[in-house]
Amino acid sequence: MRACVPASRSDCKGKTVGSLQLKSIRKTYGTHEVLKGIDLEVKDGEFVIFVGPSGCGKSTLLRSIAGLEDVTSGAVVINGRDETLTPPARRGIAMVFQSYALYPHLTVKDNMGLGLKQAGTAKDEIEKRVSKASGMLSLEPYLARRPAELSGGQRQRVAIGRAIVREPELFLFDEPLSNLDAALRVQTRLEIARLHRSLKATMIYVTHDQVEAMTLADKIVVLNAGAIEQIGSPMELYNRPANVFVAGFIGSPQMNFIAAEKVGDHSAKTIGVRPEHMTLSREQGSWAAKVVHVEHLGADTIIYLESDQCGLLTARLFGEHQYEPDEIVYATPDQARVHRFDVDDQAIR
Ligand SMILES: Nc1ncnc2c1ncn2[C@@H]1O[C@H](COP(=O)(O)OP(=O)(O)OP(=O)(O)O)[C@@H](O)[C@H]1O
Repeated sequence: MRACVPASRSDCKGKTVGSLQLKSIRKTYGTHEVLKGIDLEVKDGEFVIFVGPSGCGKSTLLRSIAGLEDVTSGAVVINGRDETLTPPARRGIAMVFQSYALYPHLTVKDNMGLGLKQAGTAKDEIEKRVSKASGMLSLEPYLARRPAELSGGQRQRVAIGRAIVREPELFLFDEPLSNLDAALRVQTRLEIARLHRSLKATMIYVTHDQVEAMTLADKIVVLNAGAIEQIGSPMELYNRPANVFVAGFIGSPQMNFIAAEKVGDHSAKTIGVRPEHMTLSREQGSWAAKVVHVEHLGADTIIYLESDQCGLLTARLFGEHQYEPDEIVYATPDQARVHRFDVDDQAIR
């Protein structure tokens, strides 16, 4: 019996495999160190999302995985192969950009098949893969159209289809939904989730959108100033943030931070309470505060408060609540869900 040697893009059962290891990735532009030694392990089939404030290095990291940026030092290992010096086209990755990057003079069908054609794939194989991907993305009615004749959402589906037909080891997405309007973002987000389930492919995705990160990711990587603050599942990051940065970054509205000594807690520097873990009462409670502003969102009410003891506070109450600006209320945190942080801003467990 012949030993099974995995081909570049498939394991022995013919399934595309896609693990990734980043080893001490550093990237500098001149004297500016944009990535400060990133170590990351992505398993086959995982959906990993990079989040972080603008300029923290998310796109640079994604582009370094793709080979569109040369790293200053460190290694990019795909399926056990060191691909640090491999040109982008030979890394076994496909990238979907915010700007779609479609060829305007080609039809949808030709846009989707172009990469395969350039790689010398047989015509009937291209037909087969384009037909399968267009079926998955409901693009069959548009195959003869050019990009200018499509909506933004349809163009992004073509860009995703172009990635699918290549059967890459890794799918990389750079803010793919940010040019779409709110309703289309939700619809396309659901499609990407469904695709991930059916393809069981490894996907790495950059976004600014917390809802995208929380709903799509198996694993979120929180970046800050070129370094990883925490890696975890969405609920781990929400329930057990490692530090003040992650606690403040994940969750909307943002977690309330209160100087611990102001509320009589001398074993922590800061305490954190998520707005949804606070109750309000007109009669009694932990912290007196004045209502500053009320936002009625339909399902929720967001109430902004000013407290002499705690500073600015935000409460998020389920349903509709009639509080008026300038009235005095009492805010009470759910003690079981209070987060505590030490002098180095690290979570106290
Ligand atoms: N070609 C370049 N030359 C010099 N500096 C660059 C270059 N590309 C990116 N940078 C800098 O590297 C840093 C990280 O940029 P990057 O685009 O990776 O951030 P980001 O987290 O993706 O930001 P955003 O969320 O705003 O897209 C920024 O300070 C940026 O100005």
